[in-house]
Amino acid sequence: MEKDTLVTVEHVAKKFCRDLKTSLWYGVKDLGSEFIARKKNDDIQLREKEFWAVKDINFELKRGECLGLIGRNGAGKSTLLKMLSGLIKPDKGRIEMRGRVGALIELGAGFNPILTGRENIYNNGSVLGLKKKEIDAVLDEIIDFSELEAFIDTPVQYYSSGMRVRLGFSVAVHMKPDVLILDEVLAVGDSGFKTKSFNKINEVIQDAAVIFVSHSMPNIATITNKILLMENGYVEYYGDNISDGIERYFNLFTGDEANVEFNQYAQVEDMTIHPSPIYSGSSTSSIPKIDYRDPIIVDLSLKVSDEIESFHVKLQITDKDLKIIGIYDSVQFQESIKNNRELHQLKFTLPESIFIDGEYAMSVFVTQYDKTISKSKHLAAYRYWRKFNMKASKELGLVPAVVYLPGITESV
Ligand SMILES: Nc1ncnc2c1ncn2[C@@H]1O[C@H](COP(=O)(O)OP(=O)(O)OP(=O)(O)O)[C@@H](O)[C@H]1O
Repeated sequence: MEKDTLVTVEHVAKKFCRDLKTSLWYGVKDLGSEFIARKKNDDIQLREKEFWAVKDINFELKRGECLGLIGRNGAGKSTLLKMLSGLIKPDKGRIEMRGRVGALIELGAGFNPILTGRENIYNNGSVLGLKKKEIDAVLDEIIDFSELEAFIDTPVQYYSSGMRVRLGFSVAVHMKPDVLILDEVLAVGDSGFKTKSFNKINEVIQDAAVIFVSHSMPNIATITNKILLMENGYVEYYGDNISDGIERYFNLFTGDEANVEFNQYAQVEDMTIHPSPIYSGSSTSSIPKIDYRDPIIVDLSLKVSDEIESFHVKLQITDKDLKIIGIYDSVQFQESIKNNRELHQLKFTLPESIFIDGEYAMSVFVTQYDKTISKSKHLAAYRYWRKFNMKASKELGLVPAVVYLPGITESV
């Protein structure tokens, strides 16, 4: 193993059985044969009703690197994480980890429910090999970061799931891990905590190797410098070309669209992006090309479930690396759209844009304004994915971080 390589994974595979009864029977048989003679793990074959949940995974991670582990539901990400953190044993291959491994892979995993938050911090610290003195030194920081001062002497069984994640995350990042394993942790908790955690991960990456599982491509694009894309247990892509990895992830969904989030209240039937016909005529390619002087026109057909009285639509433009660079929100320009019809046909016109040359993508969020908290909630949100190319003038300079786009919404 090279000096600063902290994680080496070679030909790792894990099989599961589709049927519980058969799985129990195989379990008993395996125990017996393990007792009599150790089978070489390369010889292991699938038996009836078994399948490879993870197959032939190879990667290496050095200090300072962050691997984004992505893939559709059921691709094998959690199984791989469980093997990396030692919760389950691979059937084939070899995993080598150097140094202290901090992991937050399951809600509340690693906590003893009858012990208090404070006692659990000491417990976890000693499992990670820290001396009492070392834990004393970071205790206040852990409590402070988790924002759980008032509850730190309450048994963890009375914590909400969000509180458990906050404590688990805070423990994992403050115990000076050499390897940090994180499963979708940022998806839980309020947005303030998410931002704080995200910044903390960025800080930890400087001195550790981080493995980060997420379905949020903007998060992946922001912090990772390597991607492992899994599909049906296999590696679909492994490398350091982040935008390529993300692109391949999106391509796993039918064509160029992906419905990924909260689709229970709204359904996008169709979305087309095109330049204004007045200026450019319609585009013949499947990826529309837009001149920077032209308005971007978006036609949207969507259905919103009856229980939603009114809604608004947010269009989010991301660049090739999935960083958000432009947002248009219909609520800034008009009242919420009344949900008084079965199919809404909406037209958005975003005037001349300030994007530089390149490929962009647009996501749609159908959003509801919640008066009780004076905030928009993505409870009716739906993400739809469409690419477009921007042809910009050479004189265009740098694009500001995120622009709030003006525009108009029409019901047609
Ligand atoms: N204990 C188990 N017994 C049998 N099958 C299992 C077991 N655990 C996971 N699987 C199966 O293994 C496959 C991989 O599951 P895994 O949870 O690793 O996917 P994932 O990529 O983490 O998915 P998600 O994004 O939904 O969390 C799935 O088909 C799943 O049903």
